[in-house]
Amino acid sequence: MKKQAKLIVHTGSMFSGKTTSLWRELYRMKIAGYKTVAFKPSVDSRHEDEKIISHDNLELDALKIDSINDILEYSSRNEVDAIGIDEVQFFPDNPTEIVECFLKLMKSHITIVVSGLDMDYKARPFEIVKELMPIADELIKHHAICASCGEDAWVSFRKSYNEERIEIGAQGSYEPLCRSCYTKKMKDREKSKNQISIEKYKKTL
Ligand SMILES: Nc1ncnc2c1ncn2[C@@H]1O[C@H](COP(=O)(O)OP(=O)(O)O)[C@@H](O)[C@H]1O
Ligand SMILES: Cc1cn([C@H]2C[C@H](O)[C@@H](COP(=O)(O)O)O2)c(=O)[nH]c1=O
Ligand SMILES: [Zn+2]
Repeated sequence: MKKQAKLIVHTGSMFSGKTTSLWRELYRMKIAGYKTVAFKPSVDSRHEDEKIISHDNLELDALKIDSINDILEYSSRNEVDAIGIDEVQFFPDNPTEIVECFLKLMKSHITIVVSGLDMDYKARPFEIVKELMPIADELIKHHAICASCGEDAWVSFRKSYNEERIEIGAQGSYEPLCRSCYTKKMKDREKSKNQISIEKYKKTL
């Protein structure tokens, strides 16, 4: 009888080890004789097309796809036992559709290992990860080290003032922070924004 498929979710802030864990999980499955394949969203332009690369420089061959439905298409044409998906929060598909797609894959005995951010730079949950958490067979919340105080990090702080939800980047653009360092930095940022507005206003007088 075929092994029962699982949904394994690796989540947390940036630099917390999600991609490293995805890499390790697929590596172990390959040793166990599983036919594995990894996917990444086409919006993730950080590295060359056909690779997922962790902040530690671990590399995984990957297929770049526009929609989660491309995985169903792929698995209907190829034999596959386990799939890995990096940066799941970037897929444009509606979360319900993604969950349906995952359930179909699992019905076909395909194990799914997902890596994705739980929250954006404003500490707002990414909807798809919120949907996947309760239905996961295994849910692992990883923690980076807070770049300010060395405690466990909670969220990814964006260094730039860009307000778009998606901004591809790494160390230059983000740093992981614990709850209290994040709250303090956001307050300081608000103060400096207000100060800039006051200065601008004064110049118009
Ligand atoms: N502040 C930090 N805390 C923990 N790891 C960090 C930090 N900054 C850089 N790193 C590196 O990031 C690696 C994790 O990378 P990766 O698995 O790609 O994380 P994620 O996919 O969660 O962003 C760590 O093993 C470490 O080498
Ligand atoms: C917090 C946050 C992050 N991003 C981007 C930045 C990176 O390109 C990825 C996360 O990669 P990692 O493997 O988890 O380090 O997401 C974003 O677009 N918006 C955000 O709010
Ligand atoms: Zn801290």
